[in-house]
Amino acid sequence: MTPSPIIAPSILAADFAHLADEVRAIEGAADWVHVDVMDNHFVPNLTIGLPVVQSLRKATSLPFDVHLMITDPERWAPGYAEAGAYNVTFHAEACEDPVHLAKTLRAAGAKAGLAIDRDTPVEPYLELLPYVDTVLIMTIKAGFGGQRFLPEMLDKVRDVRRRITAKDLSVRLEVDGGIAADTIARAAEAGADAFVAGTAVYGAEDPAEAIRKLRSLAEGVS
Ligand SMILES: O=C(CO)[C@H](O)[C@H](O)COP(=O)(O)O
Ligand SMILES: [Fe+2]
Repeated sequence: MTPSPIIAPSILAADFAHLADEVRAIEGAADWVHVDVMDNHFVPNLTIGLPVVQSLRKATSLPFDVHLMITDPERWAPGYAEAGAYNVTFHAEACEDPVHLAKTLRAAGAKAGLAIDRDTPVEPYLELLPYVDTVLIMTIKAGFGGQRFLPEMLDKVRDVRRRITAKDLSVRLEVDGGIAADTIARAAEAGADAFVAGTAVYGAEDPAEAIRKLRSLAEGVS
């Protein structure tokens, strides 16, 4: 039995000139706000960093789910925890000692998340699950919003769910990339219980209504 779904709209698809308003538009409907931090090094794209997160933190009470697509997360991730992020996720591919960084993030008051990109197998990381709070499985190649959902990534979701269940862990299993009305149920069926949606929420005429729809589709599976 998986916990009730978390819907985390990504502000990557929002209007960056009006971020505070865009986040307020989903208050009451969303569970978390997903914040994609990209450094044009780990991924070939550049978005926002710590000063924006610090300012935005004052604009809303929604929990921040920070997704760091950056090299050297050991250097930068603790700052996001200190800025009040609820969950800070770093990439397995970018981190030499994920257990150590997860401990640092927890000591700084945040949940710790481990992200697995499209081309990375999940198997070597299954033994780390007891040390993290969130596992984020990319259902696209990290770097850009608006890409097509890759159903073949769901095998990784199933593998992680199986391990969470077998070890009775309280780890959130998040999917990120191409999550929309026509894909969310498949991800939920595979065992995901947290869903990032950028284009499907901020590309909709009514973002709050789009979130409600996504939630009911995910709930319909559990
Ligand atoms: O991490 C990401 C990209 O690397 C984003 O969170 C993701 O792309 C969400 O956007 P969309 O729902 O449009 O795919
Ligand atoms: Fe993301």
